[in-house]
Amino acid sequence: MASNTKAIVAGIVKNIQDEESIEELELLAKTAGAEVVAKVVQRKTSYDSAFYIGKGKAQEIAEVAKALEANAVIFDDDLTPVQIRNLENLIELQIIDRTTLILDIFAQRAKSKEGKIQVELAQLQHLLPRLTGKGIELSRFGGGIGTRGPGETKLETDKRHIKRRISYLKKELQKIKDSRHLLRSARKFPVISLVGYTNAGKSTLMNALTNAKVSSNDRLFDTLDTTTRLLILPDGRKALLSDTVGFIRKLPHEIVEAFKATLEEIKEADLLLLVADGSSRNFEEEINTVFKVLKDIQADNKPIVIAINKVDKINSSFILPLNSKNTVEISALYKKNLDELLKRICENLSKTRKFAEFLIPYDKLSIVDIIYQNGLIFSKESLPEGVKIQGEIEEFVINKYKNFLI
Ligand SMILES: Nc1nc2c(ncn2[C@@H]2O[C@H](COP(=O)(O)OP(=O)(O)OP(=O)(O)O)[C@@H](O)[C@H]2O)c(=O)[nH]1
Ligand SMILES: [Mg+2]
Repeated sequence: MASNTKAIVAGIVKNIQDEESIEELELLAKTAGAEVVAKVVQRKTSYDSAFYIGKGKAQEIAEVAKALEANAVIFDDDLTPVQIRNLENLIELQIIDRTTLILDIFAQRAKSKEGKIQVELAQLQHLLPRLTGKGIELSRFGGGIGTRGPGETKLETDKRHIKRRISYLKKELQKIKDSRHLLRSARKFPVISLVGYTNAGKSTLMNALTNAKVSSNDRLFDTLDTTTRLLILPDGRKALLSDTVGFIRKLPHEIVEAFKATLEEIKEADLLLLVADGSSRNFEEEINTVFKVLKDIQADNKPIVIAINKVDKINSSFILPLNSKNTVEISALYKKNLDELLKRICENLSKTRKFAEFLIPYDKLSIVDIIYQNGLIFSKESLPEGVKIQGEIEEFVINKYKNFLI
């Protein structure tokens, strides 16, 4: 559908990062299916409260749009309801902001029930405060970016209906979350979460390490739903490796809010495997974005291993700005240096082991197996009340069975 969208991308440039951000916006627009016919930037130190860009610049966009027969203008930041109304009146085309565009891509990608609910919730929460009194007549645009809901549904634009729908979707998400919580508490192995900027190579690495056969593609936000696979580490330990949605700069709070359940999994991981595209011109900005998001979701205090990916594309004279003992240069695509990466994962994951002493009753003997699988056992003794085990045990197992600690 959006193949009929001819878009102009526009934004304000205050510094080099903004320039990169607008380039990325262009890529996002293409990813959503639009044809980008022009790029308009304004060098300015502040945003205009009425038009976001200056009014003169907005007029210029209107003229360019007419000449190039564009039918939408996509802005690099989120717009206030006032800015949207003013821009719509002046330019007389569909006005799309950065979050609407990202969510449109998400809407096309969402496959799981949870993914679809999360996307629709984020879309509605973004749309609601931006509906003008008359309601945005989305239909006049004949579909296209910002009008798609997940699973081919059309976004509803009636305020009352939207509010009802939002509370319904929140309840549905809660239900899924509750059932997953049960699942998670039943897990036997430590969890490693792949995190990173979109298109860094997380899914490719997941496939290389586990034969997961998840989709990997050279496009932004290819992965939306979380996939988890068993990973066998070189020391024989087992862990669960989990691939999830990528991050992007200016990640809007509606998305963070709606994807809380997904992001919470990252928060509960035992180790983060951060994948960064070492061949990206924006390497530093991207890695900073990832750290910022991790901080926002309070997942920045975990053991972390950083995989600098796509080294096959890097000129060998290039010196990476990151160098620490937790950093490994790899190529997920050509399976280069993955042994070293796994070794690092092992070292850092074992930091989560602590000394513990359990007394497991005889009717709960399956727990003894789980403890064996997740620790280094020093002694095991059969007592009248149960089996006494001592050892260096994974922290998540200790927390899970703390009722049986001595
Ligand atoms: N040259 C090279 N390309 C790679 C490497 N790893 C991944 N790629 C390519 O990078 C692109 C993105 O890879 P994905 O694995 O889909 O990236 P992702 O991080 O899962 O991306 P999203 O799910 O969109 O957030 C694909 O075209 C991969 O083939 C690598 O080591 N070297
Ligand atoms: Mg992916």
